[in-house]
Amino acid sequence: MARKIIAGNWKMNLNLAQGAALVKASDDYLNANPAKHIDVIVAPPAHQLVQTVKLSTNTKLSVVAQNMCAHENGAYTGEISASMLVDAGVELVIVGHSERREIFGEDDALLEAKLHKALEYDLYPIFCVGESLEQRQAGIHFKHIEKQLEAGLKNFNADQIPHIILAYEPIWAIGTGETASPEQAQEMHAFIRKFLTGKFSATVADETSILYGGSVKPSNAKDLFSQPDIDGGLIGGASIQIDSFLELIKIGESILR
Ligand SMILES: O=C(CO)COP(=O)(O)O
Repeated sequence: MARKIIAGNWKMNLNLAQGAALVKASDDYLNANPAKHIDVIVAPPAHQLVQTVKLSTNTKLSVVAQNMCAHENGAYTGEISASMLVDAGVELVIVGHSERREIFGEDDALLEAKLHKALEYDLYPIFCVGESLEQRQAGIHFKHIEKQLEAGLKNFNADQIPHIILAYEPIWAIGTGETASPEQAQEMHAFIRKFLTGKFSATVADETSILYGGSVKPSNAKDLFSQPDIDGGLIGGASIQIDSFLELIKIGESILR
């Protein structure tokens, strides 16, 4: 059975005080309302990683980095390595977010290298895939997702795959207020699970978490999280406000199984 997850990607938002308030509120909430069914994870900007790890006392609350260098160490100004993330107490890392792919030009080969580096250091990657609006309108969205998955996962063996959390984030639904309908999201999640079954096994497909991301908010989370192949959410905008993030944790805990 795949882990069920509510993940907040803060992107380049929140200062130290705002980040501390948000993680403290999440931690207090989980201490007062122990989660039985879900794990909660937050992805602060790099300068807040250490503080966020220290403030996360609840065992169900983990910290995820937003990015990581594929190289071991050395002359890579501005980068942070897998061993540095481990050193900071971070447990997971986002790899292949569409903003990294599009704005920073990260390609399939680089992302594959990052995935391997993360696993080498026992970091759980959250590997993001997603199609553009043009690709969806052209009817090539399934092909595109398959291509991204194939490129990232082709050199892993079946035992490793459940350590990789997948996130389907259609680019047209990110930060636009336009969410994929529960049916559209479910259709793609089922496709991804079928891909995992075909390439690895039914057990691997069953054990691998597939999160949905793209304008998830309290008002649509219930319908999305009720879909059989959606194991939780990777949430941007609604994760940086205390009230809505706590509400999303509450909805996730009540629905995700
Ligand atoms: O990119 C996302 C999470 O990684 C989704 O962002 P929004 O929830 O703001 O659409």
